[in-house]
Amino acid sequence: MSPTAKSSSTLAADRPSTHSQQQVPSNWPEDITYLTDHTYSTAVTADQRTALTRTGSADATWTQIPSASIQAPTPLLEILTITDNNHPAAGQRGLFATQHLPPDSFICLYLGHVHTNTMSDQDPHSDYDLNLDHDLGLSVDAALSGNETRCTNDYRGIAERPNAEFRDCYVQVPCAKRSSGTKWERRVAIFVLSAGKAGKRKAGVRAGEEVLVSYGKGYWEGRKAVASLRRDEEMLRIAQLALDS
Ligand SMILES: C[S@@+](CC[C@H](N)C(=O)[O-])C[C@H]1O[C@@H](n2cnc3c(N)ncnc32)[C@H](O)[C@@H]1O
Repeated sequence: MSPTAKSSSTLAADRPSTHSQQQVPSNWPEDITYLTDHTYSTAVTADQRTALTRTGSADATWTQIPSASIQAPTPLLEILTITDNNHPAAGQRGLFATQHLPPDSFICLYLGHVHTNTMSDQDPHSDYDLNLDHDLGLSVDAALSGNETRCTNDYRGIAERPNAEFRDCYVQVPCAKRSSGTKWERRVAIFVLSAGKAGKRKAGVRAGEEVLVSYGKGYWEGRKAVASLRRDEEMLRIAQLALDS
């Protein structure tokens, strides 16, 4: 963990979307831009941006992430290269908890380039593309720029079940038009799974444990289809392994 990570905390409303001086997490891939907030494709319209926002209220039922909980890099996680040859993503990166993460707790925003789902505005082969809003036709791609969460692996072939999941939430961003000077804007973030009715997941994520989500079966079916098209035997093998596990 980087020693100055804690002091790098900034309010979301004060943050620029990218920062040339930004400290990056250890083991961050050199060819990928580290983001502290989303960037937006020029194809995303002002109406789509507005539809992602809400006015805050004390009794809001939607999840608000306080600015103080958002740190970049986050001290809750570290990116490690997987050296265990039995791990299906051996040689790649994975995301690991540096401390105990309780059930239902916020871990980190999934950041990337927000784009429309039109063919001309997306990379159909990206392994890092996540749906932001299906109805608005917006997704977040972390293939070329993102944060720690782009290293989150799928649980298949690694653990019996995921220990975390993607959830919608809102963060405070600057807004000159509102008297408060801020508004709430939608993000997707990784949260620890809830403990469950029977308390089966009450341990949350233990320190040192890999944070694992479910990408969904569709992701692996898509990978399998791309692998077949490309005649990429290794990609096909990994996708099939994930689907079989
Ligand atoms: C979003 S990336 C995850 C981070 C990736 N390991 C890295 O180093 O950048 C998705 C890719 O990671 C690999 N991956 C993730 N979960 C996996 C799993 N359970 N089994 C095999 N490969 C996995 C696959 O190559 C997949 O296309």
